[in-house]
Amino acid sequence: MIEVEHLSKIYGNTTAIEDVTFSVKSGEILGFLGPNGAGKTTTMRILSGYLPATNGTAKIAGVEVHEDSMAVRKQIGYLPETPPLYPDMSVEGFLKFVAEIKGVNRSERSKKVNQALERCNLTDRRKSLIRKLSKGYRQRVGIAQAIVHDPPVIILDEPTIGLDPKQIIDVRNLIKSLAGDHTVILSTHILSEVSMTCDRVAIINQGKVVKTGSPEILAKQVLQQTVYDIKTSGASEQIALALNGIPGITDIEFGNTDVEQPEQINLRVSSNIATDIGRDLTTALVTQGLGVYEIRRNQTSLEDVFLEVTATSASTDQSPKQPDAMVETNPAVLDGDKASESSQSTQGEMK
Ligand SMILES: Nc1ncnc2c1ncn2[C@@H]1O[C@H](COP(=O)(O)OP(=O)(O)OP(=O)(O)O)[C@@H](O)[C@H]1O
Repeated sequence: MIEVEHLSKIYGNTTAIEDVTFSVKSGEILGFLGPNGAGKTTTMRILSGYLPATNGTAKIAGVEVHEDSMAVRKQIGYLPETPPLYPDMSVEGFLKFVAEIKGVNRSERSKKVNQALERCNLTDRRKSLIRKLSKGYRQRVGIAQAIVHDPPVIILDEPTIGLDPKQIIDVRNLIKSLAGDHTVILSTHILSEVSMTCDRVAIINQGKVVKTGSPEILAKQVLQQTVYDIKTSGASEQIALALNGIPGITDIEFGNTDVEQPEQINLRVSSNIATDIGRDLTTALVTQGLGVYEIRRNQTSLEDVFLEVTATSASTDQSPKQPDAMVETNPAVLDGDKASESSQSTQGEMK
């Protein structure tokens, strides 16, 4: 549905994006993830027909955006970072106006506006003036104006920026509900947003797409290592003997013993295979007569992938356009939502 090939945009001396290539299948939600200044807005604006590319092509439903940008704009709904709302219009009046501009027939307009109001949970605010709405409601109006003409493609630039946690959940659910009937691209710098909302992710850094794939597959590809934290018992030689022969183990590390539970040995086992060896580890220890008090598999999260690919692309880029960008933006990118997901219990057999 969306095909972007070798897209570049140069503003004066700044290369905002370079050789960006990706595609989005019909009905899919693609997350365009990158730190501030990575080139997300530039790509979204080119795709929406509001900015010409310097090089490369962007096609929506087979039509090259800049060959017929007016036709393409009817095929897409676009939510820019700052939605262009008219504060003195009512929600309904504004949506009718947008529907008219987008070429919705007069006879269809009320129906389409009602559908957009309903989908965005705005029906009870239809008569409210936009200037009297909260930020969350305005964002919903922004999304409603993007979908009012029922376009097959929806492009959302940082759709949850500035919203409170409850509003973020509402907007993410709304976006998820658009999948299937619509093809959606959303740009974000929030890692958890893509894993919660998107089928696929394209990671952009310093103007280049450095990785694409499903959040889970990306995690597996980039860090092909699984780490298990185990609380066991016994002498270190006995433990090493028990684990000897389990395929994939690359490292066994003994940690400090807990003062309160000196009989428990903390162990970290690394494996270079994607399959879960938690059961093998437990069985091997128990078979040797050793206790297994706890076993946890530390899963690779999207944060790990993001840090890995952006660090690699930054270190291999000989002429970084924004040398300080990652230093400044990493803490913001490392949104706390995922921290609790980075480790997950697998099996916990007790002896
Ligand atoms: N009109 C412009 N003129 C000159 N440089 C620009 C212009 N717009 C963007 N840039 C530069 O292009 C690069 C990419 O900017 P862009 O806004 O696309 O990134 P972004 O990923 O959307 O960032 P953010 O999340 O901060 O909005 C940045 O270096 C930016 O300073």
